[in-house]
Amino acid sequence: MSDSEEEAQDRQLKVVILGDGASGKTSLATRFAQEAFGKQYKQTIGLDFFLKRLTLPGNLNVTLQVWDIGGQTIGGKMLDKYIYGAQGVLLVYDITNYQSFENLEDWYAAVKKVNEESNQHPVVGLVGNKIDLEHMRTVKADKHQRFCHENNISSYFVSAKTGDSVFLCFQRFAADILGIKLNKAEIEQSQQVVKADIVNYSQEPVARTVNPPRSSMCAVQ
Ligand SMILES: Nc1nc2c(ncn2[C@@H]2O[C@H](COP(=O)(O)OP(=O)(O)OP(=O)(O)O)[C@@H](O)[C@H]2O)c(=O)[nH]1
Repeated sequence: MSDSEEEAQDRQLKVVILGDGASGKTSLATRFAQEAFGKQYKQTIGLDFFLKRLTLPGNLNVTLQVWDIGGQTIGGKMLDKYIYGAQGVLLVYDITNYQSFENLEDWYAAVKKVNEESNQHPVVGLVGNKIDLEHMRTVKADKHQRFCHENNISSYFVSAKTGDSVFLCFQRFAADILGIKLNKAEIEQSQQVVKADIVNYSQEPVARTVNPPRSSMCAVQ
């Protein structure tokens, strides 16, 4: 076989997503792998798998094997086995749920325990999800940044609902694992346009005598 420059390289990476129940792990994986989102909460029992291919600079094809671990597995016997062999671990919390951020200490402790026992060192990232609910945020961004600095891990803010920064998060994370630096153009290309919901106020049961009528027009860029 020739060493043609066009010959693509293939890599497979195991990425494990951990965090409390309802923080949005399944939604994140589904948004990334299937470009879909479901509003209905369906608890993950055990775990789910997703596969997604992406191409990194240098014609590098990467298949991400995403392990979406159910939030109820914390403290269970199987968690160590799920984490074992991961090249990357994403710790996910919900920015509107302070407890989900605090509990990351426990999830991270489980990761460190497996690392010590197996002498492996996966790349770890912190993901603040649900940034579409910024107005309900209870975890300040500087708390998030402090966690990243103290543990020397990478930082992401995403919305699985709107898709905001989701692809970029996985792309940057895969690049991080492989020691590849993305340039500005590559990052910008991965930032999708976020679609906003158009709210039809005319269907809202508002007391017109108290509140002035509101416009149903909305500019979406
Ligand atoms: N507004 C908003 N809701 C979200 C977002 N991501 C997930 N949700 C909602 O949060 C709920 C929980 O999401 P899941 O993805 O099922 O959470 P999970 O972390 O996989 O939960 P477990 O399976 O119990 O571990 C669902 O109702 C989702 O629709 C987001 O970015 N924004």
